[in-house]
Amino acid sequence: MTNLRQALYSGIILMPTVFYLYSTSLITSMKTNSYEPAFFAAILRNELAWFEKPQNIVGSDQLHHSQHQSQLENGPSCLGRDALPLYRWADSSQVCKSNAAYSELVSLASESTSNIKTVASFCLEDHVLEKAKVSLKKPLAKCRTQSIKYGIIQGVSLCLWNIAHAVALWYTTILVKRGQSSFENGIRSYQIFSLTVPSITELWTLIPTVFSAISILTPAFHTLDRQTEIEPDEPKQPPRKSIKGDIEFSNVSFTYPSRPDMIILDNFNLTIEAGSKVALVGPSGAGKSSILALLLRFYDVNEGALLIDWKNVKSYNLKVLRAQIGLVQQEPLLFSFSIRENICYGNEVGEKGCQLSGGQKQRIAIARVLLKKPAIMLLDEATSALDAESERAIINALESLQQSTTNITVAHRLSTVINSDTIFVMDKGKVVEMGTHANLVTASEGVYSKLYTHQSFAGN
Ligand SMILES: Nc1ncnc2c1ncn2[C@@H]1O[C@H](COP(=O)(O)OP(=O)(O)OP(=O)(O)O)[C@@H](O)[C@H]1O
Repeated sequence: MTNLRQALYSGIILMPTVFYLYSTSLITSMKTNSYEPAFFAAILRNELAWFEKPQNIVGSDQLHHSQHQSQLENGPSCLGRDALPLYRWADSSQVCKSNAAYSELVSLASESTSNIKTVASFCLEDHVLEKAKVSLKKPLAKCRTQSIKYGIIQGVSLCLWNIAHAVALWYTTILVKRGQSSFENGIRSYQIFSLTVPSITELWTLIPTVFSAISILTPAFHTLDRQTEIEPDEPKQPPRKSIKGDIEFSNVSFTYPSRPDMIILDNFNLTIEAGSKVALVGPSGAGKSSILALLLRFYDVNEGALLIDWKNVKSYNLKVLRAQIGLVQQEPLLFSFSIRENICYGNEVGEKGCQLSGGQKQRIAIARVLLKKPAIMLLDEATSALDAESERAIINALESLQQSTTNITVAHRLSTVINSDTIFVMDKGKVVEMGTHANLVTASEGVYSKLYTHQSFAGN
């Protein structure tokens, strides 16, 4: 009879304890779920508010004001920093949601913060928030139900846990009274029970966190484990070996790995002599920038060969090759340091420079590449943000400074390229015309001459 009673008491103590442990872990994961949508909404609303209510900038704190002002003026680049929690949230949201609503929210949030100037200029703040609200509806409703459910569970479990305490203490006193246990042992057992269970509970609550961490880290490890097909340090080569700058595309076919069905270059041939100044012109999507990407070996050709100094690019050590190629793009990325520091950074790239105009950034980017003294200079719409006079001055300077450099200029504005030794006119991944400006404009039915006439007409 005593054994039966002991078993009954043990059950009364153990069952609420197990229930307490179980409900605590459920409540922890529920809390993570319900905070995230609300957190997301708050951040998104905050990001959009900067643009919606510039009059909110108050106070005499100069630094504070200038930060706000710079954010208002420069949008995405500055917001890149301030929107960080949003992206962190986006990462952590991978944890527990296979839910489509979450991925919809993440892309909406990323797009609207990185394109915040566009959102603001079209007065789309309310529209974005409305979209976010609609996407949030499902997860929020789910969380609300969960909150109520787990609130009840938590209340019951805490109540039972306290009952278990009371029963354990009461039963201890009975055992001591009956002489079935000494006072010391009774207190010891009760202490062990009341101290170890909360400790186990603490550990238990870590389990959802551990699972979250695993879910976050798994895709990160997948990314880290990806193997590049282009090995940057192979083959080993003395780092200072310089190249002359002869270039040949021989029967090259190329598709981007992400769009293997779309042929960008098909049996493409092009020869550029070392030290010559050539230009690639033609309609959008003709493949001009893709050619520059292949020269820098951002991608490898699918068929044919790309030769530099009559050697396949694949035979060069990638770092050595890239060290001798200078690239200036249409929208250069700079650091938010001084102009001097930006230029001295040589071949490094940052994300700031947001206090400068597009033309100023381009000039710094050109100076930065010139310091590199490249054997091949790639200018991809590099002077598009400059006025005609500054552009001419820079092109003249480039031509006089870089006598021995192979220059490849991609430009839509034909005035940029009229002095080129050879102009290659591209269309749909092929060279359709080539020659000097003087030759090409005389072919009245030619693509180049039509483009030139159109631009001259538009300029008048
Ligand atoms: N990373 C990429 N992944 C998939 N397709 C791409 C990628 N970059 C460009 N393309 C596609 O390749 C084609 C050629 O693009 P490319 O940028 O080389 O043309 P472009 O002549 O330089 O055009 P633009 O003058 O407008 O800059 C386009 O149809 C474009 O959509």
